[in-house]
Amino acid sequence: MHVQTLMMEGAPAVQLQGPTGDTVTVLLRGAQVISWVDATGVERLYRSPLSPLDGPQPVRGGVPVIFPQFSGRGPMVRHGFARTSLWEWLPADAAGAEPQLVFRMQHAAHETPLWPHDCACTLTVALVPAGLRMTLAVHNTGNSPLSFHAALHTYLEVGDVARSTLTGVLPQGEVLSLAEPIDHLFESVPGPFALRSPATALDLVHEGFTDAVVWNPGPQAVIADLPAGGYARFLCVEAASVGVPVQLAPGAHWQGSQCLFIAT
Ligand SMILES: O=P(O)(O)OC[C@H]1O[C@@H](O)[C@H](O)[C@@H](O)[C@@H]1O
Repeated sequence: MHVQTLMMEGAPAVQLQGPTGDTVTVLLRGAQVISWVDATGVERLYRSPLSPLDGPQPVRGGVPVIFPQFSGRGPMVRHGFARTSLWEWLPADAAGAEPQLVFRMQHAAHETPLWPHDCACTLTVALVPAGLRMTLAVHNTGNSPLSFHAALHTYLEVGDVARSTLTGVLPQGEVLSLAEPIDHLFESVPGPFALRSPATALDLVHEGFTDAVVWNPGPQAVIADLPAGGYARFLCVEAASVGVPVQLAPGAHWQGSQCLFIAT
């Protein structure tokens, strides 16, 4: 087990190596998991080579934390402020059976006039046997109720999205083909989901989150920080609470997690 801080292309990051040699790397900006390399040395997350890690734009790849607003569903900056905020790395158990890293972001009401709430968020990133678990927790530290969307916007490396399938988001075990572009919120889907693609086989399990967003822009979309053909390499399967925003009374806590398990 090994933890180190590092500069990754000019961006401060923390890297954790697990007992089997698997490694996860997290940027302090956004507490964004930017790499998850499994025990055989295979990178499981996609990251665009055209997206700088040192800001100021959101990083396209890994696992951006979406909070407190999903996409353009509200008056705030797209996908909320968490993904571009600086998070603090907290001491945590990096030596147990499930070594982990913990990051915290505190938000004060005056910082965001469009979302004037006090809250504290933590993201816990754990290397579990043949998997990665990410847990987002929100504590309402203010005196008024708050309402938010949250998602873990996971960019999975698939090799060729058109030859990928996802089971578990459609009813009755129907298999979702990813041969066409997709941007869809699947509401109230308990999972698990099975992703099968030329580059990966993953089982995705979520708790606390109610929904899943599946996104791939397809070949026609022009996205400045994505190279030509880049769309084919990834599929976003996002554990999300979007359809019905989470409501938190003063002092209350919420948490949602997403686990990525390597299927054998
Ligand atoms: O370009 P952004 O802000 O990172 O968003 C990427 C995509 O994120 C997805 O979650 C949304 O459903 C898409 O509509 C959006 O295009």
